[in-house]
Amino acid sequence: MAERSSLSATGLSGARLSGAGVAHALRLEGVSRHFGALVALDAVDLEVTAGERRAVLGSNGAGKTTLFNAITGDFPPTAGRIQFFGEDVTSLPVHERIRRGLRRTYQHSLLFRGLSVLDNLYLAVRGVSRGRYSFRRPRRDDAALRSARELVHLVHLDHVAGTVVANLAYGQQRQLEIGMALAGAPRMVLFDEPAAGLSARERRELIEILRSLPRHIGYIIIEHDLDVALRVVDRVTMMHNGRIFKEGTPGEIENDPQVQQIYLGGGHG
Ligand SMILES: Nc1ncnc2c1ncn2[C@@H]1O[C@H](COP(=O)(O)OP(=O)(O)OP(=O)(O)O)[C@@H](O)[C@H]1O
Repeated sequence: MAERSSLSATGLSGARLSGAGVAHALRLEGVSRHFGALVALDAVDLEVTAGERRAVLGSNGAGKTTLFNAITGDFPPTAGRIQFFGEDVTSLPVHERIRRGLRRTYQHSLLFRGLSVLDNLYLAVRGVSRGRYSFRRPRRDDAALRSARELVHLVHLDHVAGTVVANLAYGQQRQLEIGMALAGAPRMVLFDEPAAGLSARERRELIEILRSLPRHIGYIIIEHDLDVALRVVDRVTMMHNGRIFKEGTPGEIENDPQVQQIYLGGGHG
């Protein structure tokens, strides 16, 4: 798996990180999001370094997805500031954040069900490159097609590259969603509950895929399954009632009584 880091055609080589000269990939200062009277995010401060792998955990309604929406711009914050690699992106639209190397997956699928695995990834690569959404037939040496093939490999779908999405197992569809988010040299990816609905075997595969991603791509993962989350990250951020109340290594978090009470008592079994 080591050689997955030499993904030059995919643009996953890490070159975009060098020279950035910023300590933090992501910095949130006092970020809040209100929905009417409801405070879904309450003055959140968060710093994630380049290449870091972070889990955001918390019970239902803690504000995790709202945090993702604020970072990506799907639902901009009502207060506070967000910097991405040193640049203030607080009021940038979603596509401008994508252009700067931020990606996400959603809890619901955004795949083209009538197309093959390779075609989905090809369109994802084309979608984030200059000639957006051209439906001309690719030549065999097309760089985007090469990138798509690398992504197929990265998410362990080589054996079903030609299979139409509708005929994939559920877990394979989730793997493909990860591949879609990795198209076009991301610097940070937000994974929203990638293990939801997976079997035990599919979860093991997911852990392997996440652990073997190129190290320079940082990610933040929301995941209710602690067995997955704590195995694929460097640090963990705990949320409750729209606030961050604890941060630590997976080991520290796993053994923390307050975490056990709030998180495991939150009904996620
Ligand atoms: N679009 C919205 N309109 C109104 N309220 C919302 C909206 N999105 C989220 N909320 C509310 O904000 C709070 C935080 O929700 P959020 O989805 O961020 O929590 P979460 O930690 O992701 O929960 P879960 O684990 O269930 O996905 C909840 O009370 C939720 O009902």
